[in-house]
Amino acid sequence: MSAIMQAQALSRVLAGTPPVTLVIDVSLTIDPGSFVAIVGPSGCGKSSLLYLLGLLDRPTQGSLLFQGRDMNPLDGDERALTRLAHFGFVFQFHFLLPEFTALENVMLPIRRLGRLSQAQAREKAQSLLAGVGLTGKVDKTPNLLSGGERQRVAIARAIANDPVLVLCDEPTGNLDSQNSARVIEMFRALAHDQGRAVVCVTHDPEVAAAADVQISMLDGRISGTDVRAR
Ligand SMILES: Nc1ncnc2c1ncn2[C@@H]1O[C@H](COP(=O)(O)OP(=O)(O)OP(=O)(O)O)[C@@H](O)[C@H]1O
Repeated sequence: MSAIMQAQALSRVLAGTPPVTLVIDVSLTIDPGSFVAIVGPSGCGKSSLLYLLGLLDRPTQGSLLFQGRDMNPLDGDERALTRLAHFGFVFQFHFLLPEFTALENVMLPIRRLGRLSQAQAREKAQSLLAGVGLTGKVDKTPNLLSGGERQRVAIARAIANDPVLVLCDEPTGNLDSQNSARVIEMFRALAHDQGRAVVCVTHDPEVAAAADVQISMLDGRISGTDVRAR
């Protein structure tokens, strides 16, 4: 089984006087089928690390291999295409486009990648929304959906292009316990049943407890890695 992502001595320092160190010397491996939680106190660098892993930011030192390929030499367009084709993102805020229906929101990344026709994209988006229990809500705009429903649309959108890696930042932060449990179950299924890797930055103990691997951070570094039996 080859790793999806390998970070080797990754650091991110913001230039300035004084410089601000966000991430220091982080090495980790993310395997297919694993559900990883990144935990630690506020300000320890969790989101900064997630942005590096998601190619939303560039390291100042170290390397990042995605499916064995060094990501450092890629230009902005190549990084954007890698994100679109291979990664899915779920944030605390859903970032759905308000003027579009749930179905249209899920169709957007599929159409942007350009591998499916409009009709195929529609069919796929319908099936993804059915998979997250929203069959009857596909034509609703986000303002007509509950918080939990919006986050489920965001998850359907995140997996629209069949990403091998799903990166989440506080995905349950705005949800009640019932909706959180549902979202956690979806992430487990994405990892364990579908073989994707799911990486969640979280303060939610339920998300951390559900993960197979818990990576703890402190002051920009990894302070511990806890691997649990499934
Ligand atoms: N652009 C920036 N300029 C200056 N400081 C920054 C910048 N981005 C992040 N930081 C600082 O870097 C540190 C790490 O931030 P980061 O958001 O990664 O932490 P976090 O562990 O995700 O925190 P939280 O759990 O509160 O979301 C924090 O002290 C933050 O204030």
